[in-house]
Amino acid sequence: MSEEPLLSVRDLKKHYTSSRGGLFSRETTRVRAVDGVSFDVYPGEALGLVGESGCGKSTTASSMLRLTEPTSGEVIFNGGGRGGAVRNDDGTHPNDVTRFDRQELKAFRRDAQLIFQDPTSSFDPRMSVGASVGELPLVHGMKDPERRRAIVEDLLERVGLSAEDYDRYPHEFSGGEKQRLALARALVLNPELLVADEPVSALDVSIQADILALIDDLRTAFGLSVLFISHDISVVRELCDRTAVMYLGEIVEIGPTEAVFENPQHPYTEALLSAVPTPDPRSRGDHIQLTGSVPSPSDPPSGCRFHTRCHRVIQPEGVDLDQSVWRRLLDFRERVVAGDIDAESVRERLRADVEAHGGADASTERAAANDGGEVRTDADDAARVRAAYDLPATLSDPTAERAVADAVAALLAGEDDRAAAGLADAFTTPCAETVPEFTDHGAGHRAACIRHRPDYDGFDAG
Ligand SMILES: Nc1ncnc2c1ncn2[C@@H]1O[C@H](COP(=O)(O)OP(=O)(O)OP(=O)(O)O)[C@@H](O)[C@H]1O
Repeated sequence: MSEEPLLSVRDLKKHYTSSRGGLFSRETTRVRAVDGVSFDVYPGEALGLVGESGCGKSTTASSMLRLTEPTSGEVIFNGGGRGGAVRNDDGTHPNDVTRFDRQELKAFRRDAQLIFQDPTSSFDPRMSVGASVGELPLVHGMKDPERRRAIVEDLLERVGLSAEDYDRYPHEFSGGEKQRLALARALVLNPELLVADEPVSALDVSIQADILALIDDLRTAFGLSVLFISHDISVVRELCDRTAVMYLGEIVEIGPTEAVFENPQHPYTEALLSAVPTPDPRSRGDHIQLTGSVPSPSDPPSGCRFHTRCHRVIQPEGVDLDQSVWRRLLDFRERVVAGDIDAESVRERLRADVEAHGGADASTERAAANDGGEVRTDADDAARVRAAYDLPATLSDPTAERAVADAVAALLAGEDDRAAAGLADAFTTPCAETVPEFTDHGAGHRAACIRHRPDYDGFDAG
């Protein structure tokens, strides 16, 4: 797109500092809620921002609107008659919201409006909804009450309510109607940008589609740009021209919605899409099961942040295992290194397994052996541990096999550190070492996955 964006967000970061051990603790952690996101919103377009809960979508919106102060980055807003501005000699930009003074911020807040998930909390229960919607024009200097009333009544009708609703109170409206009221209030100052943060998530499924259709109609009628935030990728598909996918504080893929949905270039996007139920009988419906838990934004994984859960995580030079086995090995490694799997937990699993299968524990079996009974060997124990942790009985790759066998033996011998060190050494992935850069996939479709680097095999999303 060659036209000037209405909004350009560049390398935006918001890190929260919180104390680890309570109010009086000196130990602090830095939560990298938003960690360097960049995107543009063009005039009249709807851009979707999608990702799991906690990935930083709301923080992106609130930092961008300066409802919370961003840690760093630029937010260039070319609306409000500010278009065509060029950078100052010192490199700063006159339209950078992060540098706006009070007056500029007031004007920006008129031009960029926010609606969010729960409209109830944003209406004063003691005020008629007409007065609530008309409050902003009053604050911005529209003194004539009749004119204000006429504008509000017109807006109420445009959002699917009626002029007579003006004198009613918030409790008289349903959730969907309150979201319509929130839209009326957001639009009363004729903004250029609407940020809609999960606007339908709290609503009954039966009315979600109506509200989405309304946002779409209003976008056209008011010539609005919309930044639409949702954890639900199928809702984004309904409404948005372009889609940005966010994971753990970063955007990992962005592009025209059709391209992102039809030809996802990042494994995380693929996984999100695979979770969407489809009525299409031709669809293979392969659900990608993401392993591992979502890492904390206070201690994000090195390299590609998604590598700890990625089903396409790269195998190092010389290793050629079945991809699902490779994923399981890395999961095992992660858990042993993190101390989640240690000698004690292994013994516990072993005991549970022996009991479940009607066997005796090792000491009784060994006693039985002295009486000429059947003996349970270390090899049996190792096999049980491998099965308990979803590891194959043997691996085709001899080096990998040796590393797993050694680690299991070390765990059985109570040597947790040796197990962890051996696995950490043996199983490495380039994805943990290299921060992926964005690669271009045509028509503004970009993704940050190191599989797209020319020195790695191509990525087949199919
Ligand atoms: N005030 C705060 N102090 C510390 N951490 C915060 C604060 N606000 C948000 N976070 C953390 O920042 C991360 C991003 O939160 P954010 O609400 O932006 O995510 P989200 O994608 O919008 O998720 P959700 O849809 O659940 O709101 C989370 O780990 C959250 O716990």
